[in-house]
Amino acid sequence: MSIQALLDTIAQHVDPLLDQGRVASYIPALARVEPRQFGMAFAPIDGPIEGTGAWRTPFSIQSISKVFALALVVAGDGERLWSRVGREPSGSPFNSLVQLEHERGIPRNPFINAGALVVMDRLLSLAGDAAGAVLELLRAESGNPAVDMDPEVAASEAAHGSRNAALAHFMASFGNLENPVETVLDAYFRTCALRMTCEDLARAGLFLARHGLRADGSPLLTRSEAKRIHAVMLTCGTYDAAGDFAYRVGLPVKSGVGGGLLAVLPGRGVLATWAPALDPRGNSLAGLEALDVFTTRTGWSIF
Ligand SMILES: NC(=O)CC[C@H](N)C(=O)O
Repeated sequence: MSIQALLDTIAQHVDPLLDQGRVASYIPALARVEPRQFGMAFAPIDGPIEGTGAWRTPFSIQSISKVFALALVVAGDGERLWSRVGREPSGSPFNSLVQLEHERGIPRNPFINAGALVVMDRLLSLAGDAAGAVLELLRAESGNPAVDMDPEVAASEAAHGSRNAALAHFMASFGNLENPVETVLDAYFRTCALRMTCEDLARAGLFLARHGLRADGSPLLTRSEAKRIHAVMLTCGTYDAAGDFAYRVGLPVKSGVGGGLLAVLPGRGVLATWAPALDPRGNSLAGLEALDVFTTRTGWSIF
């Protein structure tokens, strides 16, 4: 079966799941998204991208942006980040506060919100405009200069951001932020508010599948740094569901509460899915099923 036919089959297969789960409701701009939508794209490292369904519809990428921010900090700083952020799965929800107190302000990994705040903090020190640096990377790698932030989502994130503000203040109290809390939160909220399509996202992730090489052939990451980011995605990219994703999909994946998933097939390509209804752990329900079917049918997993 061709990849295009497989993608179309998957879109039909997941259709009944689109009524299950719930769209994120913590901000109005996400709460009003129509749940019956599904898109999926596959970008191979050496051929044309293919997609199905709503693969060209922009959505809020939310925490998927955390992979790109992490890549920029690893590119700039190498191993230094790991004295301020762990790299173990958290086994708790993405916005949990409790672990932080036990672990004295050192977040368990860079993909839970606390860890991503530390990554943004470091990117502010390295790049000045951290959200702008992530946006620039996404535009360059996707080849789409129209990729942008949704100002309504950014404002809503800030207006409903008490939990993230609590995480940031708590870490600041342990001396784990270099920049003012408000500056870090602003960069974090704007990065969560990036809007992209499955097509943009799959292309933008290709530097990971190319073991660190950017679209123009220049290195962003070394091969070993790319491997390490894949490892952190596999173990932490979907929060307390990382075990289930590894079991069912067998690829490094990063999720966002906008319903997107980015999955890397190292050396082969990138899959992006979007289905806004989430399971109770905040990951796209139909997206997980779609990735499961794709890797099961093709046999393309890292295992
Ligand atoms: N998992 C996510 O996508 C969470 C992002 C969301 N904006 C938050 O900070 O809570």
